[in-house]
Amino acid sequence: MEQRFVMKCGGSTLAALPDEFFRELKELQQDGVKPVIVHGGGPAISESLTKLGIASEFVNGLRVTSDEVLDVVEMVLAGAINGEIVRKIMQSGADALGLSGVDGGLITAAPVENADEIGFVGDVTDVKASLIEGVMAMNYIPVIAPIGIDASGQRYNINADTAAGAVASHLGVERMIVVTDVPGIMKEIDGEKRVLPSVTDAEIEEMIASGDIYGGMIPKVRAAMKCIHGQVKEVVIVSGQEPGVLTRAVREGGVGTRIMASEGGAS
Ligand SMILES: Nc1ncnc2c1ncn2[C@@H]1O[C@H](COP(=O)(O)OP(=O)(O)O)[C@@H](O)[C@H]1O
Ligand SMILES: CC(=O)N[C@@H](CCC(=O)OP(=O)(O)O)C(=O)O
Repeated sequence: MEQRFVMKCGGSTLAALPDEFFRELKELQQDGVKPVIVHGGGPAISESLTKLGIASEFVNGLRVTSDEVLDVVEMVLAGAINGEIVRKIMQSGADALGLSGVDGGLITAAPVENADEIGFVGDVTDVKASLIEGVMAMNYIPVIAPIGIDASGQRYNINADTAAGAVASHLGVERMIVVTDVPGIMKEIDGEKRVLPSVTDAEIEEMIASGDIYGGMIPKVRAAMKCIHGQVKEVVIVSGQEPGVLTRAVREGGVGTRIMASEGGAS
């Protein structure tokens, strides 16, 4: 498989990512692997909103985003979180460059269908792959905050799983790794919660319908299904706390849950 991959780092796990995770990232980069990071930060946004006394709620996993909320989302994602990831990568000895989707018009967005209900939440309409490729060509790991912009200059809050899937599709990478706080997609089998080694899109639909997949896992599997219908061959969901997780996901497989298109191709 090709050396480039997109990695989505979820806010659920960012603060707990061990130093070893960043060491592995550096070692992989030294071996010629080219990661692109898209990050979330949902819990940190909620914490800042609470501190500022701004109410925040979610509709179908997406944050209702007023102008006031959007200011905080951008401040936390493009500011604090992006900077923290870049710093940790630099401390490990690799080079990283932080970007928001607004920078250079990297992520173009349009309002989601139910914008009257949830405000400035965006769907990705385009990604300037050439900008990301330029950063990679300079041997910097691009670290991207999921804020989008439209032609009028309006900013949008984009779910980080959605943004990562769109970046993977537009770059045309073969693999996306989704790093979160659980070791994969889990299902209760014979009274015991187990990690499923792989699932097809048909199985995912069944698990959403049955309630086995819920909450924050839904945007992940939806983004995965959308991109494996394009050039991306597999999406792997893993825990950032599992030792050696990156090397295993990139080199060996057999870690987390692998999502592939159903037999016979995707719709
Ligand atoms: N079938 C499932 N297997 C594992 N986790 C699931 C499943 N369905 C829902 N989840 C939930 O999804 C969460 C991960 O999503 P989220 O909290 O949004 O993480 P992130 O910040 O990494 O995007 C898990 O902690 C778990 O509570
Ligand atoms: C529209 C929307 O819901 N945006 C998310 C963006 C951050 C995110 O997705 O972070 P995680 O990956 O940590 O969940 C939010 O405001 O929380």
